[in-house]
Amino acid sequence: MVAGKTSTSRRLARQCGLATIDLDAYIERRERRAINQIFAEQGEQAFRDMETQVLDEFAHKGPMLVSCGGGIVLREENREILKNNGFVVYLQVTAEQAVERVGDVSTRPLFKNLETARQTIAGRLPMYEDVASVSIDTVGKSINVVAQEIQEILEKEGVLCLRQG
Ligand SMILES: Nc1ncnc2c1ncn2[C@@H]1O[C@H](COP(=O)(O)OP(=O)(O)O)[C@@H](O)[C@H]1O
Ligand SMILES: O=C(O)C1=C[C@@H](OP(=O)(O)O)[C@@H](O)[C@H](O)C1
Ligand SMILES: [Mg+2]
Repeated sequence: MVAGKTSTSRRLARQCGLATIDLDAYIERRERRAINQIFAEQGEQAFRDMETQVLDEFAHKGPMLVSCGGGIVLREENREILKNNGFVVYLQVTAEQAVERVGDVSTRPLFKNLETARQTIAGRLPMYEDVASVSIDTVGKSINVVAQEIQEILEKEGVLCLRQG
């Protein structure tokens, strides 16, 4: 949450000319309601079911940049989909930096305060480490800098090959 996944993938897609999808935005469009509304009306598990379904859908759609919600790693099924189908970039953030960035918390049903952010990050860490092909520390870096760093890694790893000139 608030690591910059949505904004950084948008930037990276633009600078590299990649197809991209943000799973949360896709769910919101499909459901015609906001994530916090889905949580309020049907609960977290209903949202998690939708999340697994759209992850599976896009995992098999050919090469594209998929931006996930931070809770995607909670289900083992999702972790297997990620590991088997993707090159996974884990954007690391501290709770302190997340609180500084967060802005309007009403759109983020699970974001409460510094202490819960700390607990969430610590609790999920082993799951992020399990799925990550590469980890990038985003603290103190702008969206542009993080996007550039990801591009360089993807090129180095042979995941992305951009034509010169
Ligand atoms: N590297 C960054 N530096 C400063 N602000 C950032 C950075 N990445 C994201 N933000 C800001 O933090 C907020 C959350 O970003 P977002 O892309 O929605 O994160 P996520 O999808 O991981 O929850 C947005 O207001 C965004 O502009
Ligand atoms: O961490 C989480 O459990 C969640 C993160 C959100 O996405 P971002 O990580 O893009 O904020 C969104 O999927 C939902 O509110 C649940
Ligand atoms: Mg997001």
